Amino acid sequence: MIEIVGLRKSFEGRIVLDDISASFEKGKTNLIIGQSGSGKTVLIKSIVGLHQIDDGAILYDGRNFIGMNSLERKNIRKEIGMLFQGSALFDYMTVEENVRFPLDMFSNMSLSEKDERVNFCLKRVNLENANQRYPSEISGGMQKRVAIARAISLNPRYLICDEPNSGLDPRTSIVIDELIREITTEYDITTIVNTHDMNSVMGIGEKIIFLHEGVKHWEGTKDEIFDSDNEVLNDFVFASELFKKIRRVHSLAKC
Ligand SMILES: Nc1ncnc2c1ncn2[C@@H]1O[C@H](COP(=O)(O)OP(=O)(O)OP(=O)(O)O)[C@@H](O)[C@H]1O
Repeated sequence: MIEIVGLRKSFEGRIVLDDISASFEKGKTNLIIGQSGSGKTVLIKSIVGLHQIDDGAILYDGRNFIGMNSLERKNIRKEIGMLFQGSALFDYMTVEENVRFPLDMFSNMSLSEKDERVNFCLKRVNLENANQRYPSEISGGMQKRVAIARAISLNPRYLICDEPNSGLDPRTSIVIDELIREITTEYDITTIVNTHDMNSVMGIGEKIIFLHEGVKHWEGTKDEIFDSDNEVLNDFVFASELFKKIRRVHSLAKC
């Protein structure tokens, strides 16, 4: 579990995250949603220590990241798998080398153990037979799968994903969402996904935190979203005609 308590972050005096408290549960896909500029990326960057926060606590299974020295922080970071926007693969490395990279950096595994782990992770994301290809030679969806394989290579306790579906078509987005959800359950990981994709919300939103202008406005599950009377949340979630229709069908089904 990752908990944040009273987290504040400002840039040059402008507050972008204001007193955020939330818990992200183990074995669940926890979503941070909100419109562009609401503070989602700043929040996940703060959680992993890429931003220094002004105030608050960040607890990784009870261990306060903020009070840690650099060695302790480094050890926590080894437990975090990161999936960045746009995959962030190394273009000059093959698929296999990309997945092996964290093992080379942070593990004491032998060469054969690394090979075994790389192949295991690539198999887990249904990407066999692509080991020797370069990122430019595979599709965007395959690149995301390589990035997921790399993110799980060190057997993380935590998986943090920034807009995992950016640049993907709706069908491929669902495949990636499902993969993230399956891996989360299978390995009992605490997963945080930052998204403004409503399909992801409805598909994998086991726990959802809604940010608006740097403030947490709502939290709940994908099912609870339909019954929420939070106007700011409803304006965001049910902005499109399609989702307005889905809500109408949902409320008719309840009658
Ligand atoms: N390094 C920075 N310096 C100054 N302001 C920043 C910095 N990073 C983010 N901000 C500001 O913080 C606010 C929140 O930005 P953030 O990137 O977290 O939004 P977001 O919800 O992730 O948006 P999007 O969905 O478009 O990625 C924005 O007003 C942004 O301009």
